This record gives sequence, structure tokens and C-alpha cells, in this order.
Amino acid sequence: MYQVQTLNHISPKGLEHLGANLFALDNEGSKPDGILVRSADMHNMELGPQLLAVARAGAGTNNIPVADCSQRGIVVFNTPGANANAVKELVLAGLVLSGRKIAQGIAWAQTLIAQTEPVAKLVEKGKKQFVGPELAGKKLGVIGLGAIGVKVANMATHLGMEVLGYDPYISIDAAWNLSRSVKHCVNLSDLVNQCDFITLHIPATADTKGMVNAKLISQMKHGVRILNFARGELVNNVDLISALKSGRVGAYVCDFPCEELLGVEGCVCLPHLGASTPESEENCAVMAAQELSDYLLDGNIRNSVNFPSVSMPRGEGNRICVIHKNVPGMLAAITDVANKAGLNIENMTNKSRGDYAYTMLDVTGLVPDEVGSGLLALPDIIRVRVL
Ligand SMILES: NC(=O)c1ccc[n+]([C@@H]2O[C@H](COP(=O)([O-])OP(=O)(O)OC[C@H]3O[C@@H](n4cnc5c(N)ncnc54)[C@H](O)[C@@H]3O)[C@@H](O)[C@H]2O)c1
Ligand SMILES: O=C(O)[C@H](O)COP(=O)(O)O
Repeated sequence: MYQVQTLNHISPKGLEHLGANLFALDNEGSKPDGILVRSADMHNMELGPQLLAVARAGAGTNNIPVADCSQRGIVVFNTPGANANAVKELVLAGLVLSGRKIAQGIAWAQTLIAQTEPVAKLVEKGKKQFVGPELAGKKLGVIGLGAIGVKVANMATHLGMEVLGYDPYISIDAAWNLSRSVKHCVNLSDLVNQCDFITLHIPATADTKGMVNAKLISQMKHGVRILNFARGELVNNVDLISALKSGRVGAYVCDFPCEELLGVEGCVCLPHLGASTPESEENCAVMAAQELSDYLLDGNIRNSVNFPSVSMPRGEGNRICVIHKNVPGMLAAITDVANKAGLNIENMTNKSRGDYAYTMLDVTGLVPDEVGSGLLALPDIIRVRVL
């Protein structure tokens, strides 16, 4: 029986994939084998030695100590694309909100109740303060053309916008899915200096944190409207607020409110609603639960952010799963231990990713305990499981 701890509310449709005969679900989870998480911050959590995997029901993994997990042989999964449509639809709202002063207009309309003049008259007198531009014919810059960025870029072409995209690491899949009318920018300056609207769809990493700062803003068009449905950390808020005050930035629509942004004119804050649809919560939960179950029960890895994708159909016999460093001689050393124990290796697979690698062997014959301890005694072996 595997213990699975849920750190956030996870859609019950996903949890159904963790059958009660094999998995015990628990919010507290003193010694979980697996963790299911959304945005809960895990950086200061103590992760026990028994923890095998963390599955993020969502895209961003900056709330998880991924590097530490890698060193300890804890596989971290996410659910690529499972909430992309939900975010795309909210970006559509964000585009309109950033141009048409809707949030400000709604707030103002609410104040009319206390006035002496008829509301309809006040509306017609006051509406001119909320005039804002249309999207059609304007230029939209999409930074990051992954699962969400591609959907946003394609959608914007259907709104009559001219779309420019920037992503130096674009995947082949994403490139195939991108509308041919999206203009490819090879550097960021080329994108930011011509766009009326800019939308961010990149992960928060050491390289991207604070990338929207005074320097980048100074290269943007005067009055540019910026949308951030990716992560708050991507934007230097002090620089952004000063640009909103000077009018250099016309509006900032952001899914990540924080103390300094609230109440700033021109800033529209949403409470991290990008993935908050029943459809997306369900998609993410189902995918995360399946990834976790497949790894815990069969050792297969799909959609990990720190280990390679490795899977084999399960046959008869036992499976030995080894997480190790990506260094020469590991395969020979692992198979040597299996051979010495008299095991016949029926199938074997090995893949590496950066500094780490993963090897699975399907063997016939009972696997004696010495195999596990023998493998763990080898240098550069991080974790061994016999399933
Ligand atoms: N608001 C929300 O609720 C919500 C929901 C889902 C995702 N997100 C955020 O959006 C981000 C993107 O999600 P996704 O599903 O599209 O992820 P993704 O991994 O499919 O796409 C990210 C893209 O960013 C690109 N990229 C990385 N660094 C870049 C850089 N410096 N410049 C340009 N491009 C760069 C990558 O090549 C990739 O194509 C997530 O990491 C997460 O932080 C927010
Ligand atoms: O990275 C993500 O997938 C989003 O930020 C969604 O986060 P949530 O699952 O907490 O809504």
C-alpha cells in the first residue's frame, strides 16, 4: 500500500485513479511515498527519505525544490498542457481588460448607487473616462511559445491581431502547432519594441526572474499593455509600478497579486485564476494521479521535469528500477550485480537526462535482498526499487 499525501485540493476525478486497494490518501501524510500538489510551497518542507515522487497537478514547478529532489532520487512530475486552454481563455479576458478599462468601469458603476442623479444619466456622462482600444489590428507579442503561448498566439490571430512570438527553446511540437501567421522574433528587443500588447508564458527560473525590468520596459512602445499569467517573479514590480505611474506602461494585468501591486492605478490583479476551471482542475489531477501511479506501481516515468521519460510494458517477473548518476560504467556495474545473483534480464532500458539517469531491468527469478543492497553499495547509485 502506497501513502499519497495531497498538499492542495486535488480534483476527486484525479484521486479516483489512485485505487483504495493500492493507495492510502492523506492530507497530513507523516511518511508519504508520493505527494500530489498544486501551488503549495514545498521549499521549506522536510521531505522524508521514503518519498519517491512529487506530482504537480499543473504546469509550474517553481514551488517544488526540484534540484534537491533530483539529488535524492525523488521524481518530480507535472502535467504539460493540461490547463493550457483554461489559461488561454483567461488571457483573452486579460487582453480585453487591459485595453477597455473594464475593471475600473465596473468599480465606478458600483459607486453610482449612492448618487442623487438617475444612474442612466450618470452613466452616459461618465463613460468617456473608460474609453479603451480594440484588439483587432494591434500587435501582440507572445513571450514563451509552449503549451499556453501557442494557444494564445493562435487565438489572437483569429481576433485580427498581428502576432509576434519569441521562444529560443521552442519544442518541435509547439512549432508544428503554431499558426503560420505568427511572426518569429529571434531576439526579445525585436518583439518588445513593436508590440502594443505583450503577454508572458514562460516558467519562473533563475534566468527569467525579473526579466521584465526598467531596461526591458524602456525598449517597449509607450503605453504598452503587459499581461502576466505566468508568474509574478518574472516582473520587477518596483520598475513596473514606476512605468505605470509615468504612463510608459498603459496597463498591467496580472494573475499574481502582491502587496505592492494592489491599488496601483492601471494594474488589474486576478487571484491566480488561470487554471481555476473544473475542466482544467480535472485534467491536471487525472494526469498527475496517473503519472504518480504509473511510477509508484511500475517504475515508469512520463512527464518528469527532473528525470528522463522511461517506460516499458510490464511483463512477468520482477522489475528493478535504478536511479543513478549519468556517468560511465553504470550499466555494466548494474547488470553485473544482476548476473551475480543469477537473474536473467528479459528486458532492459536506460535513459539519461543531464546529470542523472534511470535504468529499469525486467528479470525472471526471485530477486534476493542482496541485489538491492549490492546495487546501493555501488558508487553513483541514488535509489533502487524492486517491484
Ligand atoms: N496563471 C496560471 O494559473 C498558470 C497556469 C498554467 C501555467 N502557468 C505558468 O505559465 C508557465 C508556462 O506554462 P506552459 O504550460 O505554457 O509551459 P510550457 O513548458 O509548455 O512552455 C513554456 C515555454 O517557455 C519557453 N521559455 C523558457 N524560457 C524562455 C525564455 N527565457 N524566453 C522565451 N521563452 C522561454 C520554453 O521554451 C517553453 O516553450 C508555467 O511555467 C507556469 O509558471 C500559470
Ligand atoms: O502552474 C500552474 O499550473 C498554475 O499556476 C496553476 O496553479 P494552481 O494549480 O495552483 O491553480
